[in-house]
Amino acid sequence: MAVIEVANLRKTYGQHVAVDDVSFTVERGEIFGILGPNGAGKTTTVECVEGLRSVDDGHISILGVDMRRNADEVRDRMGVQLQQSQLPEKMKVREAMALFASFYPDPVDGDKLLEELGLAEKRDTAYKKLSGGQQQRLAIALALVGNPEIAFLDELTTGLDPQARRDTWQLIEDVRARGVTVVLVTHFMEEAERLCDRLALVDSGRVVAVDSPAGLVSRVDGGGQRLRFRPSVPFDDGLLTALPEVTGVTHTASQVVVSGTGNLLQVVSAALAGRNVIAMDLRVEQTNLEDAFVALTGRKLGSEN
Ligand SMILES: Nc1ncnc2c1ncn2[C@@H]1O[C@H](COP(=O)(O)OP(=O)(O)OP(=O)(O)O)[C@@H](O)[C@H]1O
Repeated sequence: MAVIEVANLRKTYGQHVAVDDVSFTVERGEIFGILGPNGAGKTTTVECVEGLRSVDDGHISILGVDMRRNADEVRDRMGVQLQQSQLPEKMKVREAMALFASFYPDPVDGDKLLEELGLAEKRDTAYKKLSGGQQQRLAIALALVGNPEIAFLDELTTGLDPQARRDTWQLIEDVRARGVTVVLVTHFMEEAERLCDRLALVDSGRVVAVDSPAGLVSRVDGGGQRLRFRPSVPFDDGLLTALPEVTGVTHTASQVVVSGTGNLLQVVSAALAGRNVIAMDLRVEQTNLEDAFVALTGRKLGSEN
């Protein structure tokens, strides 16, 4: 069952079209990602969906409620992550939790939640004294303290070190395990690939595709692998393109890149060996979301628009 339905959403800032005809649905219990480069319109999209921004056009419903008319009817059932700088620096963790709990009719036990998020010992610590990872965990706690059915998490792991990022991913999976639907905004391909059941790829205010990570990857060359190597001697591409497993052969300055599926490594190695070509510095790469994004938009996920 869809808990969020967005149809033909449009949002402009003056002359600038930040979100242009965006449509997607989010099913109950899934982690739904909104993935795109900086400035793609991800935050604007979720803030419109959350009812925090006015909308120029389109339809948004959450849990069956028309957000452009009756947003107040569902606010209690949504948890929205506060942007980092929005908490007063001197506010203590337990004070922030009590404040946020007071907004909701049926909050969860805040102390228990802090314990689950590994923040119990920080109850009396001021916000500004928390580490980046602890601030992010508090942001998750505040988004969940109201016992929401849907949690919106925006760029939750930006600025965290790799270990803190992985810990946060585990927390998000735990949130979903409680039955909460999660909408996750991110520009990290790896994060989306690891966490999301389905995701919308967003570029320049438009949704370019909505699918599971595997579904998006399979759109690129059948979702196969790539071999990258330096040949010891030149060879004719026909040697490899004749193989049924090979879908493409390209050359960079010193490297050959072979795309394909199935037992690519074995068949290519055998074909090269048959002509006494040694594949030096051989690397096997799996097609990933970055490749899907490049294939769909013609540019890299990491680049600014
Ligand atoms: N309040 C605003 N006034 C004017 N323009 C804005 C405003 N907020 C965002 N924009 C512009 O709208 C576009 C989309 O911004 P948005 O923050 O939604 O993108 P994003 O994908 O979330 O990017 P980021 O990952 O950098 O936050 C950008 O070009 C941005 O500069």
